[in-house]
Amino acid sequence: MTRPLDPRARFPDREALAERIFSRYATIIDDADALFAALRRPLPQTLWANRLRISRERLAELLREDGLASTALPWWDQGLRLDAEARPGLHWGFFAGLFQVQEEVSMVPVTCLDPQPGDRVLDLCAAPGNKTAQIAVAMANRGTVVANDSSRGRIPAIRQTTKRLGLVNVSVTVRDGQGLHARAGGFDRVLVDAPCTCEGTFRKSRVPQIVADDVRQRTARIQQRLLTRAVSLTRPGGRIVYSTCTFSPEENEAVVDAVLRAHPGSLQVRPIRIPGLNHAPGLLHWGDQSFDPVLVGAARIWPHHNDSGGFFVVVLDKAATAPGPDEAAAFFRPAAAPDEWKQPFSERFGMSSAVWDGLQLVRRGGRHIHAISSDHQAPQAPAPDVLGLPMVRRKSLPLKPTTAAVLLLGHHASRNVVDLDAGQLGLYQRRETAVMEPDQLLRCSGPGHVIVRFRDQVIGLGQLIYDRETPTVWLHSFMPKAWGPVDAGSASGE
Ligand SMILES: C[S@@+](CC[C@H](N)C(=O)[O-])C[C@H]1O[C@@H](n2cnc3c(N)ncnc32)[C@H](O)[C@@H]1O
Repeated sequence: MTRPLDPRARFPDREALAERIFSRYATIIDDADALFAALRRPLPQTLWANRLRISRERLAELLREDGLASTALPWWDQGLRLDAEARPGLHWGFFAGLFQVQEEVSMVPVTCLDPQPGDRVLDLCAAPGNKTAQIAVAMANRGTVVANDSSRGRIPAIRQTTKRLGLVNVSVTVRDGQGLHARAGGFDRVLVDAPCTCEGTFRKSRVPQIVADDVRQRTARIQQRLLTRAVSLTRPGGRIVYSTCTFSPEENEAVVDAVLRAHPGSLQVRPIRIPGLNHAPGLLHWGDQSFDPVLVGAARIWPHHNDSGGFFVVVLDKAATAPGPDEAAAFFRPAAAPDEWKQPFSERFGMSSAVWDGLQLVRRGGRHIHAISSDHQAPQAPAPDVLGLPMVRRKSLPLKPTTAAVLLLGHHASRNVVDLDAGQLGLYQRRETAVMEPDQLLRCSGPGHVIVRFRDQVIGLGQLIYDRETPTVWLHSFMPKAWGPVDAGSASGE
């Protein structure tokens, strides 16, 4: 689970590139020596515990038993930091949805958004869904997270994440966020994790780019329109968080300053203070431009502050007296699916009807019956492309639960559960067949689907096949093909 990761070895000219990129910010960097020292170091790996499934402490123990030492992030009680060489995206716990791999500094905006169970939250630029997942877990899998992105090609990444982590309070829309319909709105909280020039990802970027001025200006115009839209979609008294993974003041303070000017008296900057997280204040000047002094409450996080990547974050509280969205929100009403779709969970796995508390089963065409939190309010326009989690394949006999369903509910099973040893885990992950020992079958009632566990954690679905002649019992693996390992060295700030 390790491989060499030394950007200096692969890119000997990185030092010169860093000089060129960061010389632009010479007047606003608080400690240039510390910054360049951080840029030379490989980036630590970070992840957060999916507390719907496991505590940070138990997760750290499981990782340690597999040789992955971690330390707790000082500023967020779900986060863990690992060595730069660690590859947690290849660990079995990742596929079991016990954690999400995410850059430390990218975890900050959702901490500032502070979503609450039952809220209605919009993630305006959501793909690949790291912050969507953070929001959904913070909301205890209740309420509404609308994960929107303009890029259809990036939606599958959101779906894989929600399925692995078992998030039933997320619906996905595909729209240009600059023009999202007013009737979608009335959100309690909106995150604008805007497309940007990504200078903050220097440490993990394979080929860092020098940003042309016209690109910076064009990006800033889109960002301003996205933030303006977010303000109008937020209910009076709600909260907006604007973030980028770039240092450019044109894309950060200047964007927020313009939006503040356009909404006099409607928005208040809430100063960011997170104990244990270091950052610089927002800028009040850049070149010949001056910004609203309230922007001192924004956070500029440089790589040397917390040994991370770079980010800009600002929190805007919308006044209770400010105007809301132009039109009343209209909600999507999915068709309810009959209870017979719950049958494989009760009959084969002995789950009680209580496991469905807080969930509704819905159908919308497609191959699956989906589950969504019962208080979910997806917008009618744009209608969601994806609603909650796929639970059961509609045209399978016997009815086949999905891996997402098994990861979500499997810990409630009282029968047809098998526990694997380490050798069998490897076979299961490679989608190969394993021989079961008699003592592994004590809770099984015969051939058919089984919930597969490793070290007391549900890892997926399998099928028992009985060969009466030999006699042998085989476990056939249903590990999803699409669940490839995460390349934690990818180049975005997500
Ligand atoms: C920085 S990434 C978001 C990362 C994401 N929040 C996460 O944490 O995983 C910016 C995203 O904005 C999307 N995007 C770009 N222009 C957009 C627009 N006009 N409306 C909505 N999304 C847009 C991109 O497709 C990209 O997925």
